[in-house]
Amino acid sequence: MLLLVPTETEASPLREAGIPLEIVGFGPVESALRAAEILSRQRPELAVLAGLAGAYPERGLAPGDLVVATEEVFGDLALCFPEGLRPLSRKLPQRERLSLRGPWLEKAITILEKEGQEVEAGPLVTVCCASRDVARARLLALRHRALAENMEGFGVALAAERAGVPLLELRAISNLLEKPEDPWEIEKALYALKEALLCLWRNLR
Ligand SMILES: O=C(O)c1cccc(C(=O)CC[C@H]2O[C@@H](n3cnc4c(=O)[nH]cnc43)[C@H](O)[C@@H]2O)c1
Repeated sequence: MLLLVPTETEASPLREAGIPLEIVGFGPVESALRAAEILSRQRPELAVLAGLAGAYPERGLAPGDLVVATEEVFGDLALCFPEGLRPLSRKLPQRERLSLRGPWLEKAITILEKEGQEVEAGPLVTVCCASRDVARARLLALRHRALAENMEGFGVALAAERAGVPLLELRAISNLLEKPEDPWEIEKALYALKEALLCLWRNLR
């Protein structure tokens, strides 16, 4: 198992746990490029992308809750109108959804639940432009039936697919996207993420 995290913020609580870890960088471009390089060089049996996420409204999620991706959707790969995003022409050679379903996902959910760690599985959206407009957050959530958004998942999932490495994506909710002034609860999210990753590291091998 090779752990991929966006930045040092996520990495530092995990270093002492001894889990093999690489920093892929922040945002969809740098993380995709670095993940492609790392995964094609190391070819681990399983890569786990771990980080923070903003929870979409009406999903019943709270800061510190855990989500695993059943798929990743590139939410900004769209036409941007004042009233919201619309899909690009179907004629374009685009891929905006990647499935992350498979035996590793099932195993991880079983392990976490057995250890008493609740986890919600569902689609996650990757954005370049983080939603600070509740209407946009609602639209993305509805359009993609998604639980939460982040800024690295889609590109890392594409890099993993190309390298032939299975990817599990686990995120802890750091903020809600229900009001523009919703606070960030980074410590709470990082603690939940660390506990879940330690549990996977002990059992998912
Ligand atoms: O300062 C800001 O307004 C701000 C806006 C967007 C993202 C950040 C981060 O520090 C992101 C850190 C990290 O966590 C993921 N993340 C967490 N919450 C969200 C979100 O609401 N929308 C998108 N990404 C989010 C993301 O994957 C980053 O790596 C600060």
